[in-house]
Amino acid sequence: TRSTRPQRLLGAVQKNATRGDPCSVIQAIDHFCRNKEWAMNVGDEKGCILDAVVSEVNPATVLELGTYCGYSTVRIARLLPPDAKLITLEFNPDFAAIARQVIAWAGLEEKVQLVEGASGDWIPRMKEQFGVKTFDLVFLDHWKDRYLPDTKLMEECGILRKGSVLLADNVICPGTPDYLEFVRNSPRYESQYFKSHLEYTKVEDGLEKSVFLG
Ligand SMILES: O=C(NCCNC(=O)c1cc(-c2ccc(F)cc2)cc(O)c1O)c1cc(O)ncn1
Ligand SMILES: [Mg+2]
Repeated sequence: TRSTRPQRLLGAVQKNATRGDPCSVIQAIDHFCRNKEWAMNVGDEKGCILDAVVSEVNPATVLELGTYCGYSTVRIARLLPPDAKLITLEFNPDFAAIARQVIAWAGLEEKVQLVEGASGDWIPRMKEQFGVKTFDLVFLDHWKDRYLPDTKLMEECGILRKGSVLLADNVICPGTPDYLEFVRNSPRYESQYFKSHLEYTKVEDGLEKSVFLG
């Protein structure tokens, strides 16, 4: 049967990127998505904004909601210090299987824990399951109608601390209107919009950075 797009994306990584070189993995995926087949990675333009926020926060613990093929997982993990931990949640087992191989090709398995399942099920179990008290940085890139309920859940479960940074992809396209309204109007968040474009296109999109004030 015909291969899937994530399988073809992985093939492009294995063909064009150097094992153990995260930057070559990022470049191979961006080249594939720009020249062969569009895919819903955060991409190079928004990826540079992501890089800047990761470098500024310099997190010891990162939670990523929505792994897909592992592109943003590799982008984030390559910037983390040696003993930092990135936990990434993916609901779709086919996406997870590809992401594991992309992360391994980049040589970043030590820093990354990929967990398969629904964010709503796993967020309440982060402390007991992975021994993480709070997350310094959360990257939201999963189902757009889950951003708000999962943010409220993270607050309730106490996995955010004063100063935790939430960075949300796709707040314009496909859009997360209820989430945007919440973080921009809640007294418990300091929010900032980084205008950009939908990955590999000229369509407007952007990242919303929201600092939890405790
Ligand atoms: O689709 C699952 N996750 C990806 C969430 N991400 C997105 O949906 C997403 C979509 C777009 C996008 C934008 C314009 C357009 F025309 C089409 C798609 C861009 C992005 O940057 C995303 O991040 C999924 C499936 C499943 O079965 N189980 C759990 N999750
Ligand atoms: Mg996205």
